[in-house]
Amino acid sequence: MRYLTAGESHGPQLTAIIEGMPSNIRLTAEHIDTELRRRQQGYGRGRRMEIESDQVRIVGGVRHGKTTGAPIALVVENKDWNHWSQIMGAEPTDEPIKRAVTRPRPGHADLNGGLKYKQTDLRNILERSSARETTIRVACGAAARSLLQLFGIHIGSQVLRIGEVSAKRSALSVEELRQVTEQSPLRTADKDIEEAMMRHIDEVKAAGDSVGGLIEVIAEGVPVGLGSHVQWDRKLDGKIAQAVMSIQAFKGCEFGVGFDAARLRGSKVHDEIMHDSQSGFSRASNRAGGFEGGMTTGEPIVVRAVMKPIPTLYKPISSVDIETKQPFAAQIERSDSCAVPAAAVVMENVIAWELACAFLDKFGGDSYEEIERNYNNYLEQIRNY
Ligand SMILES: Cc1cc2nc3c(=O)[nH]c(=O)nc-3n(C[C@H](O)[C@H](O)[C@H](O)COP(=O)(O)O)c2cc1C
Ligand SMILES: C=C(O[C@@H]1CC(C(=O)O)=C[C@@H](OP(=O)(O)O)[C@H]1O)C(=O)O
Repeated sequence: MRYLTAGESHGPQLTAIIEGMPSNIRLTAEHIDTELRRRQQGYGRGRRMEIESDQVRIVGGVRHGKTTGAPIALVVENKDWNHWSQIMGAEPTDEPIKRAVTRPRPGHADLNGGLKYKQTDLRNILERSSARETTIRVACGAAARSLLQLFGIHIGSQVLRIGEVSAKRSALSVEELRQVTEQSPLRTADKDIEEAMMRHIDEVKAAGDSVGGLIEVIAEGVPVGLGSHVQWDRKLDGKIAQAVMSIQAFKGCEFGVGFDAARLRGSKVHDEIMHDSQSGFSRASNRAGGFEGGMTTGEPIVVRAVMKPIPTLYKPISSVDIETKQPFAAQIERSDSCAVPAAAVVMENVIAWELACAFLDKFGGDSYEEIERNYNNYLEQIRNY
């Protein structure tokens, strides 16, 4: 399966085409909209989220709530377009560009993109580097989730840190985790720390600054053997890391004990193997976070990732105007002050996409029924191993 997206942050719409989704998978706009709504929530978001109320239009590949096997086309409209249609119009105009953006923000794609694409209006860079694009990626991830759910694969997340405030890691199941975190404005399962996290965001915002955090995503019900050890680009942990690192502002990711593996001894890092005639092979622990040799172990996948603080600051750090070449220090822009809870939903959905692709690589078929047969045969093979 693959997908491509197009569309600018303040353009008319975001668009995606998904190729390779099998037929007979139940897929509705309502299901996708649930994920879009989750992505829009969270404490610390800016005024843009008051303007948008994201809803998908499925304009290809689905009939009467089921996929047909044809490419799936998805559209999410930007409500903010109403305020930007003159500035962002696609048709040529003789009027000079009004309000060209010439002040690159440190930490955003503005300067590198302007230099690389030879753009003197940095809007031509920021419109596409903006995390508005994660809306349509979440829509694609939600479609992938429709497939995963049919095979009992479920994904949840929790926010473990906002700046200086860290939460206790909860060991709840994905279903329980989801119930608890959906009630939390920070998507944390640690109720004791929620208030402190919100206060921290308020303080940082009042100081004209921004803040990042740490997110954990868990996927349960993943069978053993997705991905492969035989070729570098078939290792599924590597593919998930790439997908996670492609989310705007994500700066690192780890599986299981992750970076702690650098200081721990082998006996505290590896997971002992057990066998039982009823349930077959299993592990005494899941320190590997669900991966060995680029393949799933059958244990839950546990991925954590770091989101850096938002680059657009109300009290900015120094930069240089690309037109005047003069330093400047004041740029007031509408912006999020913290988007970690929203990014947790993005992370869930980009991981869902990678899991669905790996699932189809292993059990591939053109229809749900064909995949189900392949999957059940494989489970039989594992039981008899
Ligand atoms: C959900 C989400 C919302 C974001 N909101 C903003 C924002 O309001 N202002 C901003 O400057 N950056 C925001 N970012 C981060 C930038 O898009 C990102 O830092 C930028 O594209 C540069 O990419 P890089 O940080 O990966 O290098 C957001 C990121 C995510 C995931
Ligand atoms: C629009 C979204 O996030 C945007 C991501 C973003 C950025 O620079 O990444 C900048 C802000 O956009 P604006 O400048 O229009 O306020 C955020 O609101 C969204 O998540 O849907």
